[in-house]
Amino acid sequence: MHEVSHKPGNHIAPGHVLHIQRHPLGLDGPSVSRHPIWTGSAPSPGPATDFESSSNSMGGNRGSGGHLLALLACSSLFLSPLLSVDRRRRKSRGDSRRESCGRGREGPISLIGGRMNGAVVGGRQMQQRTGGQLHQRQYSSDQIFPEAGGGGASKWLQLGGLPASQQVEYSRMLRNMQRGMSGEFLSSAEPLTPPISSRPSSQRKNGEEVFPNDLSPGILDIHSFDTELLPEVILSLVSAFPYFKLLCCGQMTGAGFGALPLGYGHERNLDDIEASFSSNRPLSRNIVPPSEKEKTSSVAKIKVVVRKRPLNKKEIAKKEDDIITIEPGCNSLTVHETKFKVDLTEYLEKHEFVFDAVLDENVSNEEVYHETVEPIVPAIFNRTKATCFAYGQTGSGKTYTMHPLPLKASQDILRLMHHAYRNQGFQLFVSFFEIYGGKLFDLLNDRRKLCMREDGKQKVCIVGLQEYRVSSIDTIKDLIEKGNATRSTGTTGANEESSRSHAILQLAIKKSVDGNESKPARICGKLSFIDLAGSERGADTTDNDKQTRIEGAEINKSLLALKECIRALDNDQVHIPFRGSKLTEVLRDSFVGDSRTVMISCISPNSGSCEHTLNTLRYADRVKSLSKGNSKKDLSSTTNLRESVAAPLSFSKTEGNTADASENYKRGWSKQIENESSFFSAREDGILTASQANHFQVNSRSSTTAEMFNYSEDVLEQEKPSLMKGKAEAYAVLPTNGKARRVDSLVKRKDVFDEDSFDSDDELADLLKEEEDLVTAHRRQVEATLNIVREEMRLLDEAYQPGNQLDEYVTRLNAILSQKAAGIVELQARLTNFQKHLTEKHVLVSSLAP
Ligand SMILES: Nc1ncnc2c1ncn2[C@@H]1O[C@H](COP(=O)(O)OP(=O)(O)OP(=O)(O)O)[C@@H](O)[C@H]1O
Repeated sequence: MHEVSHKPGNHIAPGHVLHIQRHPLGLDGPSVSRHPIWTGSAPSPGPATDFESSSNSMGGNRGSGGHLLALLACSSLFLSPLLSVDRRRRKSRGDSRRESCGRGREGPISLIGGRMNGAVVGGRQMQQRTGGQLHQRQYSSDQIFPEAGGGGASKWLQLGGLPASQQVEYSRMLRNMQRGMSGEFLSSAEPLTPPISSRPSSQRKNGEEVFPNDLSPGILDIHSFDTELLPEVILSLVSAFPYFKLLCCGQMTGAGFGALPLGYGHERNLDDIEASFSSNRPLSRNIVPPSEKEKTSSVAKIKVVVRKRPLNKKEIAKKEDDIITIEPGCNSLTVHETKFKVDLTEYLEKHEFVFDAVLDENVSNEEVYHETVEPIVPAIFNRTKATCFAYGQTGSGKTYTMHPLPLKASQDILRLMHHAYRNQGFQLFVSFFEIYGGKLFDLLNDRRKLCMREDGKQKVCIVGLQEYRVSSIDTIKDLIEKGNATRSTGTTGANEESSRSHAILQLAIKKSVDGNESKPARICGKLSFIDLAGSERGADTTDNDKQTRIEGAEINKSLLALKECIRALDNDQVHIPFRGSKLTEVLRDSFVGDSRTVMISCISPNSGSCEHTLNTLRYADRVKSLSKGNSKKDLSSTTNLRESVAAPLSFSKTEGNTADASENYKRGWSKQIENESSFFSAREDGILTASQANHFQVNSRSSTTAEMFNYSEDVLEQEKPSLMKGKAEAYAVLPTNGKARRVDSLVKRKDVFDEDSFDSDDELADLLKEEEDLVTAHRRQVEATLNIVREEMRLLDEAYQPGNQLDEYVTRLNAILSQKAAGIVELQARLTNFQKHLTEKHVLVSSLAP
C-alpha cells in the first residue's frame, strides 16, 4: 500500500508556460516559442471552443512551432490531446496518469453496469473503486437464491413456500418422529439380491454380492424413461426431504413411503442412520406436499459452489500468504492479488466474487455434501440426471472434495430405495471410468479401453463399460476405492497423470420392468461425479512436448465444452453442444431432459496460486453468471465469430478520420482514461472475450482511441461465442439486425454448413484452438496498444518540457509508430489465415444471413 506521487516533470501547474525547443536543423520561426497553456483563473471553455482556440493557437504560431505541431498532429492519432489546452483537460491528464498506475483516483466510479468476462454475475450492479493502491471490484448481487446468508441448503432449495402453519406442523411431526423411531433396519428385511450361494464366489464381497450388469454391459440407456414411477404424493414428500432435514433429524414414513433424513451435519455410520429411519408415523393431513412445480423448482438447475482448501505444510514453510478471505455467513470471497506499479512498488488488488455458496477451509466434507449433492439425490429417482463436478488447478482439492461424495450419495440412494421406494424395483448401478488423452478407460475393469458409440437414435453408448449392480455401502466403497487406485496407479506418473485425466463415477438408478428382474432394467436417473483434470493443464498447449500439448488441448477443449453445455442446459436450449469434447459426449445423456448440475470450484489459498485461483473463479463465475435469470444475457447482442472475423482491423481508417478525432478531442482525456481503466478491469476480470474484442475493433473503425475503450453495457454482457458446439454449430448464434437467432433453428438449416467439412474432431479442435490463439493475440495486441498510448502520452508531455530535443522526439515517435504498425500487421496476418481456414471449412458462409 503505497502512494506514489507524480514525477515533478509531469506536472503542469496552472499558469505555467511551456517551451518547445526548435528542431536544431531549423524549422521556421524563432528558436523558442512560448505557448500560454492556460491561466489559473480562466474558466474552462466548452469543448468546441477549446478546439478552436487550440487550432488558432497552432495556426497563430505557424511561423514558430506551428509546423511542428502540424507534423505531430499528422504523425499520430494520439496527438489530439496536445491540442487540448484548457486547464480541465490538463487536470484530466494528470488524473489519468495516476489512474493508469492504479493510484490517485478517489471515490467510486461506476464504470460498467454489465458483465465482464469473469467476476460479474449477470444482472448485478458492478462498481469498481480505484482508490489509493487498491483496486476493488464490488459486486453487490441480487442473489440467485434470495435467502442468501448462511451456507446451508436453504439457499439452494426453495423449500419454504409453505404457510407458517404447515411449517409448524412439519416441525411438530418431525419432533414426534424423532421421539418415536423404532430402529428397524429395513434393508435387512428385503435383500435386493438373490442368495449369495446362487452366485460365483468371485462376485461376492463382504458377504455382499457384486455382479456386473450382464444384461447390457456398458450401455447407458438413459433414454428409456417409460418407467411407472411413484404416486405424486410420495414424490412430493421425497422432494421435500431436504426440508425435513433442515428441521430436524428424523424420518417420516407412512402410507408406504418414508422421507429419509441423513446424518445431517454429522458423520454417522450407515447402521446408525438406517436404524433411525423406521418410524411408521402417519402423515399429518394438514401437511400439503409441495406441488410438482414447487418440487422441480426447488433445486436450482445449476449450482456453483467454491471450496477453499487450507494452506498446506509446504506453503506454510515457504511463508506464503493466504490471499483469500471469506466473510463468515456470506456467499462471497475476496482474492487479494499482489501487483506492482510501474515504479515496482507493491499494491493489492481485490477481486470479489459471489457464488451460490462459498466454503472456507474449515468446512468438512460432510458439509460439502450437504451443500452440494444431498439435495439432488431424491431427484434422480424422478428421471433427473444430475452431474457434480470439481474444477480447479492441480492440488486445489478436487479429489479430496469429490472422493467422499459418491459414497455419501450412495448411502442416501440406498436409503431411499430401502424405504421411500421400497418394493418398487429400483436398482443401483455403479460404473467408473476415466478420460485420458481423449480415450476412455474402465477403472473397474483393469483400465480396459472403452469405445464410445452413438446409435441411430443418437444414444451414446460406452461399449464395454462394466456396470455393477450394488446394494450395500461396503460394496460401493470397495468399488470406488478400486477405481481410484486404478486411476492413480494405472499410468506412469500417478498423481501427475491423474491430474491430466477426467474421472467419472456414475450412480445409475434403474428400475425393472413390471417388477420382472429377468428383463433388462430401465434407467430412471443418474448421478455423475466428475473429478476433472487440473484446469491449468489446459494451458499446456505451448509446451514443447507434443504429447503434453495434445493433452493440454484436449483438456482445454473439454473444459470449454463442459461450460458450453452447462450454459446451454440452463438456457433450456434444444441443442446442447455435447459434441465439443469426449467428456461432454459421454455425459450427453446427462445433458438431455431434466438435469441438475453442481460445480464445485476448488481453490488453493496460497499467493503462488493466485493466477490459477482467479482463473478458476472466473470460470465458475462464467458458468453461473450465464445462467438463466442470472444475467441480462441476450442472444440478440451476442457477437459471433463470423462477425468478428468479417470485420478487419482498420486502424488506418481511424487515424484518417479527423471528424472522429475532433470528437475524441472534445470528449477529452479523462473519458479515455476512465474507459481505459474499464478496459483493464474487463481484461483482468478474465480474458477479453471475442465479443469484447470485436466490439473494440468495430469501434476502432469509426472512433478514436478514447472511444475504443468505451464498452457499452450490452457488449460487456455478451458472452464469447460458443466455441465448442459441434462442427459448424459452433458458429450458429448470430445476431442479425439485432434479432436473436437460436442455435437450434440454425442448425436445422443444413444448407448453411457442410457436415463433412471436418474430417475429424482434431480438425475442429485445431480450428477452435486457432480461434483461441487469435483472440489471445488480439488481446495482447490491445494491451500493447495501451502501453503504446501511455508511451505516447509521456512523449507528448515531454515534448512540452523546456529543453526538449526535437530529434529525440521524432526518433521515439518513429519507433512507437513502427511498433504499432508491426503489431497490427502481425495480427492481420493471423486473422487472414484464420479467415482462410474458416472459409475452407465452409464456416463462413454468407447464407447465414437472414
Ligand atoms: N479442504 C481440504 N482440507 C484439507 N486438506 C486438503 C483439502 N483439500 C485438499 N487437501 C489436500 O491437498 C492435497 C491436494 O489435494 P487433491 O489431490 O485433492 O488435489 P487435486 O485438485 O485433486 O489435484 P490433481 O488435479 O493433481 O488431482 C491433498 O494432500 C489433500 O489431502
